[in-house]
Amino acid sequence: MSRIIEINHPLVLHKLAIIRDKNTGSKEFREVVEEISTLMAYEVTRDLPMEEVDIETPVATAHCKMITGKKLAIVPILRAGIGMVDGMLKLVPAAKVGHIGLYRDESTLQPVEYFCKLPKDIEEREVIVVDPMLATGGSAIDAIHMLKKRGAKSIKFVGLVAAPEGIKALSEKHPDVDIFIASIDEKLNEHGYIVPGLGDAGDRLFGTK
Ligand SMILES: O=P(O)(O)OC[C@H]1O[C@H](OP(=O)(O)OP(=O)(O)O)[C@H](O)[C@@H]1O
Ligand SMILES: O=c1cc[nH]c(=O)[nH]1
Ligand SMILES: [Mg+2]
Repeated sequence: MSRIIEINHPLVLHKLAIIRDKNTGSKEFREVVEEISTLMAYEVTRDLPMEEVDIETPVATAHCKMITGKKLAIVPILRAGIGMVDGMLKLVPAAKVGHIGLYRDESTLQPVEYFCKLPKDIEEREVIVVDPMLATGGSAIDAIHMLKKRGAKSIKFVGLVAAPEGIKALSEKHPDVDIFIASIDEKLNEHGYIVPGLGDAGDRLFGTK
């Protein structure tokens, strides 16, 4: 079964409160989404494999651990996922970046695919799918399905705000995928928006509406 990891660190919660505020404009919204993504990357990379190495300090030999060089790929779900990429890359700058384009049809709430470009060796990479919002879960479920169809084997999902309905649907459809979320909110409303949520993440990031 998926592990559900809610990142309730004070720094994350504080920054999340800033982006929930309807008076926060696009510039600050983008900056703070990037900051939260860096903080979440710290938690998401906690189980990266390590190897023992001996390092010569100016004084003696230190028995150290370093990351084995496991290959990562960050895959944002367009558009809103793009807002999380740079923040993650700050901690894992060598990661490759793939893109999956999906939008949610406003009346059916079903995801519609329009783009997919992934690193060639995606099947060898640890894949981190990023999207600020997990509402019905349809977009994340579809994106992960597209990745698996193209060979990805090890996948994590990272989002900022989720509805319990989305967490349940995603973990049932992809029980092998761990879910990292800054906040699990109350519910979905009748339009499929997360309550209290933060509104439409894509529109708030890019100033469209
Ligand atoms: O869990 P779901 O019910 O599928 O909803 C979540 C999706 O909806 C939003 O994208 P949107 O369709 O607004 O596209 P955008 O990022 O281009 O604005 C959001 O960024 C997720 O991708
Ligand atoms: O609350 C929501 C739900 C889906 N997509 C968003 O951007 N916000
Ligand atoms: Mg949107």
